[in-house]
Amino acid sequence: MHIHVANTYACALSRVPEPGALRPRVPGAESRDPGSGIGMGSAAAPLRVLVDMDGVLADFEGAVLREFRARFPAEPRVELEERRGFSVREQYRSLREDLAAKVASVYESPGFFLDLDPIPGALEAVQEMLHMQDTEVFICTSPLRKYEHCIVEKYKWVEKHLGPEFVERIILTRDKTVVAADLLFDDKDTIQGAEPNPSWEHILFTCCHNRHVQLPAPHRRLRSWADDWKAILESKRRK
Ligand SMILES: Cc1cn([C@H]2C[C@H](OP(=O)(O)O)[C@@H](CO)O2)c(=O)[nH]c1=O
Ligand SMILES: [Mg+2]
Repeated sequence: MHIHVANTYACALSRVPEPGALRPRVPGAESRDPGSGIGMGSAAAPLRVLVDMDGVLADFEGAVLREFRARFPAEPRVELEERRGFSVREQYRSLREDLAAKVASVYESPGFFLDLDPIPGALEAVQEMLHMQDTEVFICTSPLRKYEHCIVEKYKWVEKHLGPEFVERIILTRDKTVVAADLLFDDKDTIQGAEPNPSWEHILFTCCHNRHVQLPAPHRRLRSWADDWKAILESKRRK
């Protein structure tokens, strides 16, 4: 089935800070050098990296399609190559009004978030980040509005796939703009909230729904975890 949905949303990615601009140094950051173990590391504050969960660590889109097909085999569906726009529900609605509620029932079901498959290379990449010198990594994720199963299952997913030290690193928020960091890897093309000038640079993580989005310069993408995420981290460090 071929579904053509106009790519109507504006690409209003968050402001990219001036080259070389970093968060202000945190008093005492020198003594928090995580890599040295002797409390006398480099002068700059650690690089703080936020990694989104669905679409970046966990394969939300693949699971929606698989479960929708299993539960509603006779209904039309949107194949991953035909996904456009962040909202699954809106694209299914454009196919047929009542399919919006059907697809939402899939991702609101108990077990949906817990059973998501990891995105290839994601677990290895964040484990590597965790152990990198002068680097802090956090998982920054939004709960569904219908949060009953989603929240606890996101915590369980992190514990199962990444371990208890990453559970300590979960930031659960509907507004990522108020979280201070240097980088945010996220598959949502437009991230807005209360803070008009977030401190992070948004790196758009490529996912089926955003691969057709034209990114205006100087916005950057990470095409997958096989892409050079380390170069992006290095580009944000103080020279
Ligand atoms: C409803 C919906 C949610 N999500 C994800 C994004 C959020 O997680 P995250 O912030 O980890 O990407 C979560 C709640 O909206 O579910 C989608 O990716 N697409 C959707 O259509
Ligand atoms: Mg996401």
